[in-house]
Amino acid sequence: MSQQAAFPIPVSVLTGFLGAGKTTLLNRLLKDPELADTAVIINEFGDVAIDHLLVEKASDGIIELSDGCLCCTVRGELVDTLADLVDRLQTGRIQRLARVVIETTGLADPVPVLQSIMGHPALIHAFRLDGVISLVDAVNGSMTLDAHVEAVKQVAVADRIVLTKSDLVDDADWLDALKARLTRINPGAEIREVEGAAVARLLQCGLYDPTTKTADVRRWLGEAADGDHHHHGGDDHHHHHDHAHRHDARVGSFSLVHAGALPFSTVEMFLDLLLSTQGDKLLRIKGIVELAEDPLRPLVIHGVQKMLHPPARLPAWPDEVRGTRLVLIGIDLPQDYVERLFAAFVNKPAIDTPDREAMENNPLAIAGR
Ligand SMILES: Nc1nc2c(ncn2[C@@H]2O[C@H](COP(=O)(O)OP(=O)(O)OP(=O)(O)O)[C@@H](O)[C@H]2O)c(=O)[nH]1
Repeated sequence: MSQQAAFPIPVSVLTGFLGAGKTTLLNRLLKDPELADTAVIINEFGDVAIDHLLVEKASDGIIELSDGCLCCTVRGELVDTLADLVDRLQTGRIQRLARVVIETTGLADPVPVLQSIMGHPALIHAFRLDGVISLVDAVNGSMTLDAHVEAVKQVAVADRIVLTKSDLVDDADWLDALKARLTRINPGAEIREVEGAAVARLLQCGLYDPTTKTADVRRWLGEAADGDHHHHGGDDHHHHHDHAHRHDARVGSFSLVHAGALPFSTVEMFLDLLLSTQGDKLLRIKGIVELAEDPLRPLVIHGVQKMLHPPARLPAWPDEVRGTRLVLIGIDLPQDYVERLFAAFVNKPAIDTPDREAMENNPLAIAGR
């Protein structure tokens, strides 16, 4: 067993539509000494031109590069590849693995990829989803968003949006309009330009800041850019009457906030009901909870559709703000229903909350249904 195997290993998911510049970025990534001990998994179908990345080809599908990076192309199950990486670490065939970067195929809906990382029992303790980075082509991005709802989803689930090819755009208004549109789709994600940015920095967009080893909750929840998520996307956009942007209007983000501590059972029941009734429409949920049982160590909530990461705890509050803040990103997610559901749970003392079994067995008992 390698002493360097610090589980859970952070996983970054790199998405972006066809030609957005994913391979170009991966090429830079594999040359960056800061990103040694990174495994790159290219989750593509068909032929992928990664040969130019490769230094040394191994017989078993995973290619070990001279600087310690690993590279492989997955045509089958992504989870098998991830499980294989764990196995290699545990048997000492890989000495170190600091990070995994998964490039998703350009046409794909990234949500199933995220789910397969979070939802697989064998992987759940070995890996944690660190961040989703979505590349958007500054030249074609707007047209791609009009044409493909998958591209809108890729933007919506991102922790960070990286603009590529802005060097090819002279028109500052064009760039500003694209940025404004991306912000409407996903107000919480920071937008950066790929040009001139250090690749390692571009990847670092999860909860934990690897340099300080502390949690950057504000950035993670998108509060640095905009503290108020109410009514972004969705309704905001309706009055534009822009049919070309019809996909954008389905995607929206909002926050649920509660001051004061909540019993764990309340949080659990709320999340159970939220995921069972709205899981398909919930692209991501991220948040932090003040627990009545242990108010000094905030609970971290992180989920994709019906899947939640195993609950993690922070050792302390990162700043003076306490209470519960959940950020939800959804597609056709009924904000009003979710807000009422949340209110129904948090505004009652735990003792009064209905018996969970009774609520699950009786859909009529669910507020707003
Ligand atoms: N000028 C410019 N060209 C770029 C930039 N990023 C990528 N390109 C070019 O855009 C083309 C597509 O880039 P790739 O990196 O292959 O894109 P991809 O997202 O991997 O594409 P698929 O694998 O087809 O999904 C290539 O010709 C790149 O050289 C950029 O920031 N500026």
